[in-house]
Amino acid sequence: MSRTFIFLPTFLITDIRESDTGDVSFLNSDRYELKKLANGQFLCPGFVDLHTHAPQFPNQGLGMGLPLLDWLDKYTFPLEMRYKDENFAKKVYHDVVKSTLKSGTTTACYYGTIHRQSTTHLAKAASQLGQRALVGKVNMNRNSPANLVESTDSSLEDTESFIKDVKAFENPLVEPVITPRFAIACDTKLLRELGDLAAKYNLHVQTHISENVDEIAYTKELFPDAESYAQVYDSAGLLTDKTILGHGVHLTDDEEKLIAKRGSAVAHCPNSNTWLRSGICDVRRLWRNGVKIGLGTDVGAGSVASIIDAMRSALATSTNKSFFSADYQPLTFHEVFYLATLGGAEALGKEKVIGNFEVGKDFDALVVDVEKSQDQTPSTFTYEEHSVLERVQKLIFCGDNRNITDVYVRGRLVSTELII
Ligand SMILES: Nc1nc2[nH]cnc2c(=O)[nH]1
Ligand SMILES: [Zn+2]
Repeated sequence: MSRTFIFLPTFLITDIRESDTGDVSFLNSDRYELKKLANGQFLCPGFVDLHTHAPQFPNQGLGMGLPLLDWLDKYTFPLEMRYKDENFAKKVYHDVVKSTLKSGTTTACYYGTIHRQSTTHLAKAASQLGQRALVGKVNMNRNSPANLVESTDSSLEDTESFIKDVKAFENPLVEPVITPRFAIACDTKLLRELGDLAAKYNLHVQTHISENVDEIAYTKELFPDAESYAQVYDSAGLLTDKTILGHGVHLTDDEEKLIAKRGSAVAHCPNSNTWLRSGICDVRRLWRNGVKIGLGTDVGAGSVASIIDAMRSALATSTNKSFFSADYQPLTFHEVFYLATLGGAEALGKEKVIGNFEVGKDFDALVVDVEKSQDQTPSTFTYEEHSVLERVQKLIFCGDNRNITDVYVRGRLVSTELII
C-alpha cells in the first residue's frame, strides 16, 4: 500500500490529511506538491549528529586502536594543520557536507580547526548545500603542536570574527558554536573568555569531556584546584543549557548531576569509543541522572559518518556492557531511534522545531527505502508483509546510506545535489 504525503510551501508540517475516501483532488493546485511513497518506503525524521569533526574525514578508518592522546598526535593534528590552506579546506568541506547529508544527517554539529577562514568555508558549504548546522572554530592555546597553538588574544579575536562571518550569512539554519577543543588544549583564561563570548552572543558550546582515562588524569594535573573535569568547564561558564559535551564515558555521578543541573547535554559516540578503546558510556546512568543525550559519529575517531551506524553501535556497545553487568538492560532499537532524532533535538534545545513530525515543526525528513531490489540499491531485504516498525528495525540493524532515497531540510529537497 502506498500512501500520499503532502508537502507545503510553508516548509512546516501541517495537519492536512488525505480524506477518508482517498480523494486528494482538492490538492490539485500550485500550492501543493504531492508525492507518493513507493512500496517499502517510509518517512523518517532527519538525523541529528551531535558531534563530528569535518577536517578529520580524510582520516576515516586510520589509526584505530590507538589511545586518544597518541591518536591525536600521530593522525589528527598533522591532518588538521593542513587546513591552513583554504583551498584544501574548501574542497574537503564541500564533500563532507554532501556526505553527511547523504547519510541522512539533517542537523550536524561540526568541529572545524583553529583556522578561522577555513572553518568559515565549512559553514558556507553547509549553508549552500542546505544543511542545518552548528559550526565551531576550534580553540587551542597550549599542549598541542606549534602549528596548532594560538595565542590567547588571536584565538579570541578570530573566534569573534568567525561568529560575525557566520552571522553575516543570515541563514537561520547555520549557527556558530563556541568550541574549546578540550581542557588540555586551553588554559583557564581562554576557557573563561570563551564562556563570556558564549554568553555575549547566546551561542551553543561544544567540547570534549572524560573520553579517556589518560586524558582525565592529565586534566587533573593541569587543573589541580578543580574538583572534577566537569567543574573545570563549569568554573569557566561553559556548562550551560546550550552546551554539548562529547563522550562523557567516565563521568562520576556528581559530574553527571552537575551537567544535568546546568541543562547541558552529552553526545554519545559509541563507534569512536570502541575504536579508540575509550570505554563504554553508560547511557542509562546518564538518563537516571537527568542528562540530555543524543548521538555523535565523532569522525575521524569514529570510522563511519552515518547516524544509522551510530544507532547500531549504541545498541552493540550497550549489549556488550550487559554481558558483564547482569543488571544492565541493553538499549532498545526504539531508544536509539529516539537518540538519533528527538533526543538530539532536545540536546540542542531545538525540540520545538525538529526531531519528529509533530504539527508545526520544520520538515526535516528522510525518505527511507528498505525494499529488496534487483539493482541492489537498498541494502536490505524486505517483503511487502513487513510492517513499518519492522522496516525501521531493518534500517537500524542492517541499513546504510543506500536506504536513504531523499533528504529534506526545512522542506527543501537537498539530496538531489548530492551526487558525489
Ligand atoms: N575523539 C576525539 N577526542 C578529542 N579530544 C580532543 N580532541 C579530540 C578529537 O579530535 N577527537
Ligand atoms: Zn570529537
